[in-house]
Amino acid sequence: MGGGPNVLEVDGLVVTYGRSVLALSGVSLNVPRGGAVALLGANGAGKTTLLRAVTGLLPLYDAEVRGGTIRFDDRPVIGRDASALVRAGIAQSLEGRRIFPELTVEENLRVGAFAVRDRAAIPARQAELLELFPRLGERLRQPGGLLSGGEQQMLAIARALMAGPELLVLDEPSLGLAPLVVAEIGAALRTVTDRGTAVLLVDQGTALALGVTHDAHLLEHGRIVASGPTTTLLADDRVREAYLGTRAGADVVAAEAGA
Ligand SMILES: Nc1ncnc2c1ncn2[C@@H]1O[C@H](COP(=O)(O)OP(=O)(O)OP(=O)(O)O)[C@@H](O)[C@H]1O
Repeated sequence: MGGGPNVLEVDGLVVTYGRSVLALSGVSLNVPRGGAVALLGANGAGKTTLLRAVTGLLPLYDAEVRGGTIRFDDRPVIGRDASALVRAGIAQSLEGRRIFPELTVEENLRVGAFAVRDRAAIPARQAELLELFPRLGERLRQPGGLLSGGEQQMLAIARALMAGPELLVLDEPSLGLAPLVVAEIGAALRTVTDRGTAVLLVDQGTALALGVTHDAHLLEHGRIVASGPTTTLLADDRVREAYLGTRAGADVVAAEAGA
């Protein structure tokens, strides 16, 4: 493990798709060790692209880094593939709820531990995650495809955590889920950060960003246009307009911040 204050440092990142579509043009941000940071922005702002860059997935999308650096644990990220980055300590749940529907819940969890060198530690880690997500414990022997949408999202997050990461990267974990389920996921993620795992979160809903992260950045057309404490940023008029689009959205933020 490196010794700096940040587990992740992104500096001046430029990314294009198909050599010409500029998706990120000079993005810089840090995630402190054990910290939790949200990336906000409208559709197409570049949030998913940044997460793909951090997790080594750009080549799958015919995208490439044209400038800047990413460092994880004080080591370069660019050029390392996704599984090497999982082994290094970056776990991700990016593609919605892509669990394996025919595999049981337990088998799905074991898949997440593919890169764990200390195999003897896996049962204890699984037990810890089942405490964090008790609903999964009740369904351990059932196929993942039979779980509800919220339970599948919990399984996707738990599977990523089986790798014992230093950084957990999440794309839209609350998408399409009921507020109560989102609250459950938020509580689990707070425990995760309390135990020292850093989180980089993209989410269109405000509840998880407010409940889990301390700092946030607003992306617009591939650039960061505002940064600050999540509560401050989500109370900002410009952010409301860019991110939520409506006055009604601002009222939602106010209600969630006060809750
Ligand atoms: N596979 C791809 N091929 C070409 N262009 C892409 C691809 N994926 C994303 N882009 C482009 O890159 C830019 C940033 O997209 P990205 O998906 O990162 O934004 P986002 O903020 O995550 O938005 P959303 O919430 O809609 O996913 C957009 O202009 C988008 O059209």
